[in-house]
Amino acid sequence: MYLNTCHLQTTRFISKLYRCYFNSTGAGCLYELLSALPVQLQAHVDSADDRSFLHTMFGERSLHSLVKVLEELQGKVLSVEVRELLKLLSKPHIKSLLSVHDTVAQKSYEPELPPLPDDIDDDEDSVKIIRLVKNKEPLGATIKRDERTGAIFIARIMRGGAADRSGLIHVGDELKEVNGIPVDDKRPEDIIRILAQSQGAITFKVVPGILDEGPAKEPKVYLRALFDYNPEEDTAIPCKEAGLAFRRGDVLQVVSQDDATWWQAKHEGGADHRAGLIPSKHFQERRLAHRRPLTNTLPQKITRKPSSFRRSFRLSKRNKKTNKSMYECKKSEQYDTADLPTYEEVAHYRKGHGAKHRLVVLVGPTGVGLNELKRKLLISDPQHFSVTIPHTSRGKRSQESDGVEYHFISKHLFETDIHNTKFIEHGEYKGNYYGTSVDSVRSVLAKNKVCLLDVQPHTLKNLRTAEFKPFVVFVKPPSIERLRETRKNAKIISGKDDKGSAKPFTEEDFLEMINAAQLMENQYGHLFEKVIVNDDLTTAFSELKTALRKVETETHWVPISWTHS
Ligand SMILES: Nc1ncnc2c1ncn2[C@@H]1O[C@H](COP(=O)(O)OP(=O)(O)OP(=O)(O)O)[C@@H](O)[C@H]1O
Repeated sequence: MYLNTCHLQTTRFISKLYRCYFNSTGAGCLYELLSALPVQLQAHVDSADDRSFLHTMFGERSLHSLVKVLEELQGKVLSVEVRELLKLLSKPHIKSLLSVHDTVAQKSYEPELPPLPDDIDDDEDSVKIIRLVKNKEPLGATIKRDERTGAIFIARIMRGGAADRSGLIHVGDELKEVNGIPVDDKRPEDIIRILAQSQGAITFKVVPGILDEGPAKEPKVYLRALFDYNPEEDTAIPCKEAGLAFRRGDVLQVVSQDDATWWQAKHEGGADHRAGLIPSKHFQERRLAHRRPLTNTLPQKITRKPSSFRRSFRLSKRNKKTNKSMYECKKSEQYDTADLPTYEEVAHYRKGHGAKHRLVVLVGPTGVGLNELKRKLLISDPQHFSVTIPHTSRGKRSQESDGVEYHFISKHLFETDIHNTKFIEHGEYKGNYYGTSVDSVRSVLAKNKVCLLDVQPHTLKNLRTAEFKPFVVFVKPPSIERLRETRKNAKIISGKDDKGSAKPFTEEDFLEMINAAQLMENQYGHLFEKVIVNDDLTTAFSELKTALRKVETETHWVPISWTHS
């Protein structure tokens, strides 16, 4: 009754307003009408509520503004735009459209909720009944059992999951029933089974927890995963379905670190907005430390005598005859165990104008072709690429110049520099020291050139600084069949025979190259930003060149500490 009366009066009012305007019955007519209307309607309205409704409605600022606009227009010469607007508004299809809008706007489209169950215990004053419609998507919540009381609690809500989106279930809520089945005598596994078997609407009875999570903010923490992870194979994860699988090198956005053991994360740039569980850094480190003795049973050394501490030196030499390649690496940590690889926080980086180039570091087993690839890069653009000049303590030969083939320094000074960690790598050959100094890299970068360096993989961790921002390329051998085919005419320089001349590759060299590559990848793979298989040389070279161009021109992820300098 109330609605009908009101609707009728309002309609009459609007039509009077309309007529009043179009008939131009005189200025002030509309305001007059508006203020008189509540009094006129008084007789038809019984309750105080209705009266106050009318006052509010006719006192509406928007209505007054409309009236004001109409008043303004009244009596004035109508502009072309106003005339056009009026013409448009009086068209039948616009009128129909407005009428459809009004009809639709009056309807309620809220879902019709089922009636609450009758059997709610009055004593349970804070019980909440939640009804969720479940499709194939998992619920996105994990539960835990309080060992002392046996109560089942919501342990975590996965960000972006069905439960999170509903906004109805919270961490700390105590679960009492699922679809009318009491859960307090059940194990979490049994409850998960009930949930997994339920399709369509699921009713939960929960006692809201007192924990207040606060507004869900999405922290912007990006991590590069340094290991492969498959929740299906993880016996420790509380719920395998809630886990997020990833590969070494993937960038993950961590959205919650609330739990010390299980973080929530999603793939950066991925289409799935739902977060999954990943082991926290601390937890993964603990697990890795625990497993470490197992990895130590793997062969830790190459069987051949160490020979490969050489390449950056060799290429720097101009004179082929003086080519030394058999420097022995002083350190025995060639295949030491790298730091426990879990995650590394990363940020976007793009080389700015005038900023120094990232140091390009090539890593690979002996004979794989690092030298060949460097040589091709240098030839392709000598103004852009360069290599370091090594230091040596051996005496200068007549055809050599200081600072060209080598920086010649005394044995004593070399030892002092070793002591002061001025070398990236150093070694000894026939009683003389050879080494690549940190300053020699700096001097190439200072000339605004790309410095190409190849090192033993254990050196990488010392080079990973904001100053050098190394771009590490791992050059890998192809299959043994392809090695046999492609290296028919190749010579292994670091495997010189007794007379000092390079010799053809043997079957043993190929096997050793493949094994060494495998070991390097297992232990240092998390430090490689690019992996190139040196099968066909031209293809490998063009892949390398493309990768280097991208590094210079595109935005990519680097450890966050490199972006703070
Ligand atoms: N893709 C390829 N196909 C055929 N031959 C190749 C290829 N890559 C490299 N070689 C040849 O293999 C030999 C060894 O290459 P290179 O000297 O560049 O290896 P390296 O990785 O620098 O090894 P070292 O540990 O001896 O310094 C050279 O004769 C080179 O020309």
